[in-house]
Amino acid sequence: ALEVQLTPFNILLRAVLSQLQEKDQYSIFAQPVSAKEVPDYLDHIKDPMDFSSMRKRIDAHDYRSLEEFEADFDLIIFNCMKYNAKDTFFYRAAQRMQDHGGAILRRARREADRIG
Ligand SMILES: CC(=O)c1c[nH]c2ccccc12
Repeated sequence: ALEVQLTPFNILLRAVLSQLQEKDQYSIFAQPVSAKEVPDYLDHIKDPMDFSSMRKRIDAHDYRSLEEFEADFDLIIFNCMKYNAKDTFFYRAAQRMQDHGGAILRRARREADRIG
C-alpha cells in the first residue's frame, strides 16, 4: 500500500523540494552535516536541517503551510552561513542556493494559493 497519502499540498512540497535539490549540485545540503566528520558542528548549530530531513517532514505531513516549509529551507541556508566563513565554498554555495530558492519558492507560493 502507498505508505504516504498523496495530497495536492504534499505533491506540491515534494516537487518544490526536488527543484531546490536540483540546485544543490554537490549535494552539500542533501544530508545532515556529520557530527563524526565535523565534531564541533553541533556546538555552533542548535537547529540542524537538511533536505533529507525536510523530505521526512513532508511524508509525515508535518508541514501545515508553505511558510513552515520555507522556514526549514531558510534554516539550511542560515546554518551554513553561520558555521562556514564567508570565503568558503560552502558559504558561497548557500548564497547561490538562497538566490535560486527565492525564485522557486515565489512560484510555489502562487501555486499553493491557487490550490488553496
Ligand atoms: C552544509 C554544511 O555546512 C556542510 C556540508 N558539509 C560540510 C562539511 C564540513 C563543514 C560544513 C559542511
